[in-house]
Amino acid sequence: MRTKLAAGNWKMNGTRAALEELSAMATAADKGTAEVLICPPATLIASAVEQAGPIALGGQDCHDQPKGAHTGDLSAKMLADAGATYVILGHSERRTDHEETDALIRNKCRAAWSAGLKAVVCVGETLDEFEASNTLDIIGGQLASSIPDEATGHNLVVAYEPVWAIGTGKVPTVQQIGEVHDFIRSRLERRFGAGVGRSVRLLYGGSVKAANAEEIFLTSNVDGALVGGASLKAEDFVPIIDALNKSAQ
Ligand SMILES: O=C(CO)COP(=O)(O)O
Repeated sequence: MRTKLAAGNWKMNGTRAALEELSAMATAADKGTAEVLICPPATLIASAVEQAGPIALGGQDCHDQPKGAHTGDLSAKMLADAGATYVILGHSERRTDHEETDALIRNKCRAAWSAGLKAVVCVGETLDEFEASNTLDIIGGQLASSIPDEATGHNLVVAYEPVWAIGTGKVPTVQQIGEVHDFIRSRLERRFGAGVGRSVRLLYGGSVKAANAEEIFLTSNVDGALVGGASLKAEDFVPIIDALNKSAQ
């Protein structure tokens, strides 16, 4: 059985005052079997460790090199040293804002694994690609090129985030979500073998909120969610954690 994962990506939101939200989230995380992960801005990771309790912490990106002259960047080891156990890689906002390529994301993945971090690799199609029915081709290409050969069920999580669903309130139908997650599962099984392919957790991300979480969590091959806006406040994120725990029963 794959452990369910409720992951929150705070993006560029939050100062130290936001850490108060973690206490209520930690109480919810304590109640069920699902793992809870919060990826706050990197500036907050070290100070979040205390309030986080059972909640795992993650970075939102890392450099592909272990150290060096890269002003403003953070290595995977620095994130781990601050208290992170996960890092999000290849988020569509990084792919767009920083022109990150699949090859760079693959190298970042290796860097994360060298530092002992688990990688949450994001894939997803744009609206144009979705409307042209190219979703599976795009996802297949991103999976093949962004994930290194050394993937295991322990070091890799894949998040399917349609770009057009992020922060828009638009969500694919559960049939569409199921189709893409089944496709990702089959590609992982084909490439890494059934053992690894079946043990990697697959998350859906894009406008997940309490109102739609339950049906998304009952969808084929969905092991949890990567949540943006609705992970910032405990009052929004706790019902999502609860829905995931319910789906695991
Ligand atoms: O990008 C996301 C998480 O990484 C999703 O963001 P929203 O939940 O705000 O749509």
